[in-house]
Amino acid sequence: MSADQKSSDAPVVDSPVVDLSALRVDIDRIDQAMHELLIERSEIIDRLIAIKARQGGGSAFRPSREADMMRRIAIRHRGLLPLDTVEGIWRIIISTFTYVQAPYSVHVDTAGGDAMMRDSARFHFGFTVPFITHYGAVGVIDAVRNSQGDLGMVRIDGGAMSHPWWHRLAPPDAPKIIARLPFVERPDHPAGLPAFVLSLPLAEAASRDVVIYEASITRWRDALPGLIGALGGEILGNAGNELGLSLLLSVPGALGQEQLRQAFTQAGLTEARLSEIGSHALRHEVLA
Ligand SMILES: O=C(O)C(=O)C[C@]1(C(=O)O)C=C[C@@H](O)C=C1
Repeated sequence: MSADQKSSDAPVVDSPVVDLSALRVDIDRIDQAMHELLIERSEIIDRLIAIKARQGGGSAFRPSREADMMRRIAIRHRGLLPLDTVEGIWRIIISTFTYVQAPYSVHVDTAGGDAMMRDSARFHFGFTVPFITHYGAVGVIDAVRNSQGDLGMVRIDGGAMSHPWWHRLAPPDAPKIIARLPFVERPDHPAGLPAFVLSLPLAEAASRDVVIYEASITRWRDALPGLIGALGGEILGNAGNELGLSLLLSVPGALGQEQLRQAFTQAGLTEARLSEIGSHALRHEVLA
């Protein structure tokens, strides 16, 4: 092979004859194609609106589908662009296309601090979707309950403001937990504060990979975290109520309520009152 042949076989990016303006032509071509694809996506959403209207309309939010899409994006991503950016772009695409189907607002509990909740709401729902703050989870739940399809966001760790807000989700027609944020978890997530998304009960139910319960018990038992943990579950919250204590529990969806009840019986709590208050997709974790 001659020296000439070698240089003509080299990748184009290494060739000294390719200048910046040629690369910019490529960037413009790609930007235009991406924009055209977004326009094409909006035409498909138009058709989707018509089909959903025939099925009865209501909230356009499909949390199980969204969690699945976000998981697939994280798995297939490669290259120079940080996953944070790709995830943020798609969150804005999906949540804004949800908004154009049926406008909604996001009600956010900022009692534990505004900055991290605002970052998470903007990251996951963008700037087109109205952002409404409330001082406490109760205000968020009531706003969602009185809305026509708004979403709520409450932090999972209520911190010092802890109050058994989750009890308000127990009545069958009350709002329910439909997703856990962030969809793609990782230690250095730019908007990674663990939060639940709430909505009125949806026509197309949320994924039931993980089911969330309120458990009302008369008193704390030290064996509980171990017994719930052995079932693959977790106690996420714990606050006083009129019976004694109200726990916020996350357990695998495959677990029957009877198995969960047995864990309480084993801990010496035979009268635990369990109410299902929502569910969400399997958590997806990306290692840093
Ligand atoms: O798949 C749907 O049902 C849609 O409405 C589309 C779409 C999207 O933009 O991809 C928007 C909202 C849903 O929450 C899920 C996905």
